[in-house]
Amino acid sequence: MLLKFSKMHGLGNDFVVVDAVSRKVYFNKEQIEFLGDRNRGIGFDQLLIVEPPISPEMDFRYRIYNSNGSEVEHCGNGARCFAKFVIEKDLTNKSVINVETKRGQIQLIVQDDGEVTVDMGEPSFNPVDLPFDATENDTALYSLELDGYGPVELTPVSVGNPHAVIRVDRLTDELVSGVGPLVESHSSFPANVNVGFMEVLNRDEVNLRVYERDVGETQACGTGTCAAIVAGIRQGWLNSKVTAHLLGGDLRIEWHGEGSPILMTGPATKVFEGQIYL
Ligand SMILES: N[C@H](CCC[C@H](N)C(=O)O)C(=O)O
Repeated sequence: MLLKFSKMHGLGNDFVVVDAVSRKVYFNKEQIEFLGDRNRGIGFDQLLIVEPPISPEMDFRYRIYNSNGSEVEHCGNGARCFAKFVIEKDLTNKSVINVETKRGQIQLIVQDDGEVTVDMGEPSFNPVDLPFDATENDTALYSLELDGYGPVELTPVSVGNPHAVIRVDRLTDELVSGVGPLVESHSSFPANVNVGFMEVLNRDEVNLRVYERDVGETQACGTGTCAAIVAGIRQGWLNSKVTAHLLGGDLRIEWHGEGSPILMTGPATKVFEGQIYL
């Protein structure tokens, strides 16, 4: 099969995007791993598949796979690239696009300046929703015992996909590459977890690095940024509109507390069109 695709990124978090509206496609785990292989395939953090919606009032369905072939619930940077893709491919002429994902419904708003705002839905701090096997009940900060590091305090947040947010005084490579994988695959997270390291600069700005589930550290993580900011707002560390500085650039997050959706705004970039035989 000759597969046509777009190679895109959101602040360096990179994707292969496939149109499964014009022509139905299905990939098995081995094919996804091959496509995601940066030496033998194309290479990506996630594969995004654009499909027709199941419910008629939605515009599209959007499926997301990590480079190890596992399907995941949500991808924030991917959602912005999705919006640019469906417009560029003339799959829609709307600038407000309603999309079904594995976690539920999201809304994409393409701004006049080309940036995309995503209504990411509401977060959940209930450990059951990640899932996270919490030892304490209903506390904002949980302590996890890590071999070689001792207890690490974290906030579990679900943005549809699971996140563990760790506030740090200073971001270092050793912290991200040392603690990241230990938390990502910790037995307290039965479905594993994305791990965000947040350095609060002031009430309106943070530095953030994310060690993503199944992928490792990425240049940026949209859902990870949403998780970190809402955790910081809930802890009283941050205001309701925050700029997050990631390795790949800045994302703007807005959240007005429990019961309200998270709004994420940032860029989406198309790098090239390609085709590959599968
Ligand atoms: N690695 C994540 C999925 C991709 C999230 C990230 N790329 C984003 O922009 O939100 C997970 O396993 O839940």
